[in-house]
Amino acid sequence: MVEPLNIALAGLGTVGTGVVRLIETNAELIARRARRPIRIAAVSARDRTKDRGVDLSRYDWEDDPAALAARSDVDVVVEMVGGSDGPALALARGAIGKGKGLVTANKAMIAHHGLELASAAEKAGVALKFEAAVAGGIPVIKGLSEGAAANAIERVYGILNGTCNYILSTMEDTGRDFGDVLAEAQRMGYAEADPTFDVEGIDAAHKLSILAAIAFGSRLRFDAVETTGISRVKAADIEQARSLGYVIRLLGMSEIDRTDGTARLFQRVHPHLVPFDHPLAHVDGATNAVVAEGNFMGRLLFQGAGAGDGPTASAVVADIIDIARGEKGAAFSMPEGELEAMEPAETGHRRSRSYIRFAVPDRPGVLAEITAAMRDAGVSIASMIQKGEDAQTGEVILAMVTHEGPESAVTEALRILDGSQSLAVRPLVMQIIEG
Ligand SMILES: NC(=O)C1=CN([C@@H]2O[C@H](COP(=O)(O)OP(=O)(O)OC[C@H]3O[C@@H](n4cnc5c(N)ncnc54)[C@H](O)[C@@H]3O)[C@@H](O)[C@H]2O)C=CC1
Ligand SMILES: N[C@@H](CC=O)C(=O)O
Ligand code: NA
Repeated sequence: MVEPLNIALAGLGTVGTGVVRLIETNAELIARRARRPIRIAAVSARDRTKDRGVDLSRYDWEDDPAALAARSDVDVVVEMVGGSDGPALALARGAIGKGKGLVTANKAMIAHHGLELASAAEKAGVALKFEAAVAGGIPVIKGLSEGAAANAIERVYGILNGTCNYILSTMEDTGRDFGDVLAEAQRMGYAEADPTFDVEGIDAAHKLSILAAIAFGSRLRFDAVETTGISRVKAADIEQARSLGYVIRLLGMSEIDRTDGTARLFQRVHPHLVPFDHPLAHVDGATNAVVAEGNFMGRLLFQGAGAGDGPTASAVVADIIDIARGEKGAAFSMPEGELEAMEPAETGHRRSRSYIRFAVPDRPGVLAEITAAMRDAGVSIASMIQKGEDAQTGEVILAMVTHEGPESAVTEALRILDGSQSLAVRPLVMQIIEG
């Protein structure tokens, strides 16, 4: 008789109930693939009485998630509570400290404490796995750390937040309002408990920092991700972008910058203009897509559901199956102590074409002032669109696309314009990704 792998589940929300449902539905198939049954020994969440649409009566209940780590009948703790610190971190440290494997969907915790947890797991000789934490159901961590293991990865980028992608692509298709679409994404279970993590790009930054560490073998640096979200993107930007041949997508982008001869880590989350014929332009809804470029494999594109109960549960259970098979692996694809410390890259020298949107009062001289600032900063304008007056604010939306040039020149032009009476609101800059 093969011994089951005994697991404990902390957190029974979107992801946790998805995991219960998946383990129950595919129990037989999972046992064959894992070469032993997976048995849920105990569960924990905030509210025992809540109807979650799954029968939890056959599992032991713990009010305090930390108690799961102390149970002698548990081999692996699965953390699906969320939050970078608090009960999730206490549970993760407790589980590893007690010699149990840890599976987590929690990118915030891994982005902040992943190195500490990886080191503790190595010392304890247990597995630490977090496939669900990056791009939900897409096996991108496995893809990079196993499938692409032989390559020097040069660049990794993509759509890493399902909520933002759902908002942008729905606004694009329907013209609906930002707040209204965000509420819908929350109802569908895509958004974080605090949706500002989604819309301000923080969630994508968590994921990007994890991906970069795995892709480049660099020490994880969440603090060094330049982060801008989508809260300032207006329906008018989506319209202007469309008329210029682009869609707007929130992209995370990371590469090794060797401009000054030293390897430095470039990490940025920012809304971008993506040309219609680029593969990322067709990634809609809560779908994520990650592109990785390696020196022998070329370009790989991973695409699939980045959020939601089923896909995220699929990634969590895949990690559990790995552990049941005895595969420990290294959390960041190599031992924590061997990850290379890299300083953040300077970004001003990066060359790109930019979209710049101004909201300006409709009066003479405004355009001249803006173009003079561009000229003085050395920014060359490729095209410009002026949209009629906004009925509510009386402002005119002026959108420009620049020729390729250093990002520092655009920053300088906006510095010259800073405080000008001609600018009703701070201009919005988005880089254009090339095909
Ligand atoms: N929803 C999604 O599509 C995805 C979520 N994730 C991550 O998975 C984790 C869980 O996310 P969701 O299931 O969406 O969250 P949720 O809010 O639906 O569920 C959280 C669960 O944790 C429990 N919980 C929260 N605070 C607690 C506390 N102090 N003590 C005990 N239990 C507590 C709640 O009762 C609830 O059962 C988060 O780290 C999230 O970032 C990762 C990928 C996708
Ligand atoms: N809130 C996240 C959930 C998955 O990681 C998202 O919207 O992508
Ligand atoms: Na994943």
